[in-house]
Amino acid sequence: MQRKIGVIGGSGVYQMDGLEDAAWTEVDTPWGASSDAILTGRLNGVEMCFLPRHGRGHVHLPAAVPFRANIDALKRLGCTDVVAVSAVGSLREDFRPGDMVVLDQFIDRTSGRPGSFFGSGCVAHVSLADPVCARLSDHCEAALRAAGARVHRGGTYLAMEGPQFSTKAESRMYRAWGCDVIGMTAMPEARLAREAELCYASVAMVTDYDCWHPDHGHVDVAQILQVLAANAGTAKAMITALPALAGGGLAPCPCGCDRALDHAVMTARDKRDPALVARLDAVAGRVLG
Ligand SMILES: CSC[C@H]1O[C@H](OP(=O)(O)O)[C@H](O)[C@@H]1O
Ligand SMILES: Nc1ncnc2[nH]cnc12
Repeated sequence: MQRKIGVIGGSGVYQMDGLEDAAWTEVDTPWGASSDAILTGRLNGVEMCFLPRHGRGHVHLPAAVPFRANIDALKRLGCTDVVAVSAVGSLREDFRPGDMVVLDQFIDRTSGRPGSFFGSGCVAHVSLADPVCARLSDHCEAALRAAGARVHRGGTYLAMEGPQFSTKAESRMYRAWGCDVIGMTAMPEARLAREAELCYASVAMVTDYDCWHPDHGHVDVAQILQVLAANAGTAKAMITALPALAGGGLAPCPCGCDRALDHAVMTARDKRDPALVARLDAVAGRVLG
């Protein structure tokens, strides 16, 4: 058995080129429809799945992205690894527009988004202390460096609710909290990927300085699109390099991502809600089955 790599494309990344036997596939999930159909195929001999987070044509607001359906669908298609690509604002001087950040921490300021696959009738608590897979992040870093990108390894992402951008007071507060970048979508995506026992890495492209920087104008969509267009090749080159780096055999994940549920489920077998357990077939069937 080989690894299968999922890619979630963020703002500006709605397509994946170069797949052999490429086909857009609709996946039924117990959590509703995913953001769009999923593009499946092979790249350099490795099975890949690509899902545009906001849908082709950018139709979903950040808060309305069907995060559970997206993660379930990728797991259901057999992905072992998921690389998420996002556009972010920078909260520090030395993270410049066009730079790439291989994230390692998140602070969640979103509200009201369904944030777990589990619930009454099947309660589970996974660790999020290290919310990304270090091995997959290594591969992303190597792929970005090979593509000639300016790369920062490690960074804390502030997930805001949006869709409006931040006020200056919020932006300054997030800087004081030690956050490095800001966006609207990495949460609850990262939480759900952990519950689904996926190796998950999060790669952010800096598009702006949000609104805190005295020497730069306030962020707007035109500026973000311009930076995304100018640097589109970087994300594409990273994705193209991933199969050779991350597409090996199915050895256990050294970080334990693939065993996240080993000691997580609290609800006694005889108290579990059969309907919820059935919905969890793809995500948690390994431990509930
Ligand atoms: C394009 S402006 C803000 C929008 O871009 C980011 O999306 P993604 O994380 O999917 O790349 C940000 O989170 C907002 O959703
Ligand atoms: N400044 C910003 N705030 C929130 N999301 C973003 N995505 C890109 N830039 C952003």
